[in-house]
Amino acid sequence: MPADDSINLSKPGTEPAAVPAEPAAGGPVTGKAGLVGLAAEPGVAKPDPILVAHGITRQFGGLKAVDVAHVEVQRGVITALIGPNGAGKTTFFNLLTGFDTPDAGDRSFNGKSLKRSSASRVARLGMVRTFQLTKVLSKLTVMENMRLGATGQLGERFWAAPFRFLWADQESNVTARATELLQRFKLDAKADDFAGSLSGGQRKLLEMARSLMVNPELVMLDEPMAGVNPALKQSLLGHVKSLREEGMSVLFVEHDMDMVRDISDWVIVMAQGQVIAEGPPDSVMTDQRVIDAYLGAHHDTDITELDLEAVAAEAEAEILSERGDSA
Ligand SMILES: Nc1ncnc2c1ncn2[C@@H]1O[C@H](COP(=O)(O)OP(=O)(O)OP(=O)(O)O)[C@@H](O)[C@H]1O
Repeated sequence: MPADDSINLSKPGTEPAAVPAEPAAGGPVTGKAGLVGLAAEPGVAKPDPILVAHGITRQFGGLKAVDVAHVEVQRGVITALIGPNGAGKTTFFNLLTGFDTPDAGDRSFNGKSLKRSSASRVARLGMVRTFQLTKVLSKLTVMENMRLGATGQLGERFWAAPFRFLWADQESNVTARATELLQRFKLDAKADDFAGSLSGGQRKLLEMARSLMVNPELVMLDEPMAGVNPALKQSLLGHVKSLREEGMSVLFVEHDMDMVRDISDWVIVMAQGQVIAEGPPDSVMTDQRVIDAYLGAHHDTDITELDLEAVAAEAEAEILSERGDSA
């Protein structure tokens, strides 16, 4: 690794966070074992981080959408990124994967700085994010979507990537990989169908399958359960778990708390652009800061403060008026 490409993104006063390419025997504790006994506090250092973000900010006009002081993602585990609407999760995802540029700060992947890295370079290094099926991608077949995944160029830069002619050489490899993945995700029978004809759950499977075309080390899933019917949820959960079993790291944004509780090894919580809590799912979900953040974002009225007598009187009046015998 070139010397100028490695950075120390650790918090002041702590050990360097950069990850050696090949940990020596007795080196960092990878996977779930490395999370055991960690302090559940924002920015806590992980023993074997695959991804480190430090001092990342992104401002839109007067709004600081992202202001993350320090966060690390442990290798080989499933990490959930949760938070109320508008917390900055998607913006942070875009900043991590090179689809947006931070105003300040840096992130490192496998110890390599991603400063000035394009989304395609980030994907080539092994970090990919899923994309929802846009209108354009819906008009392509399932197999065509898979082939596009091989370029690591999906997203805003998709049409700016005139790489079609380069694919000829690799065509058979790409097709073989796509066919294998479509079989694994049980979408092979749909290979020639338009992606737009797939159900919500099948689209999510396609998004996941497409991201695996580049053999990533870290897969970032954007709301994998959104619009998925209960029958397919279990299948999707199984697929996400199998990524971890194959040694990949998974970071996902999700509003479905059942899924978060079910499959995450670690949860990072954002609110108003900042990481306000992190830890194992059970402890995070009972953390008062997290409850306050969600209540603050979703509810104008605290239900415990309602005047129950007044509500009961109002309900009675409504029932009486419907019966036409209001007093
Ligand atoms: N391109 C943009 N221009 C202006 N404001 C933006 C832009 N992108 C995001 N924002 C604002 O930044 C804040 C964070 O948005 P973001 O979409 O990252 O939140 P989120 O946590 O992903 O929300 P959700 O869970 O609803 O998807 C919001 O207030 C949003 O309106």
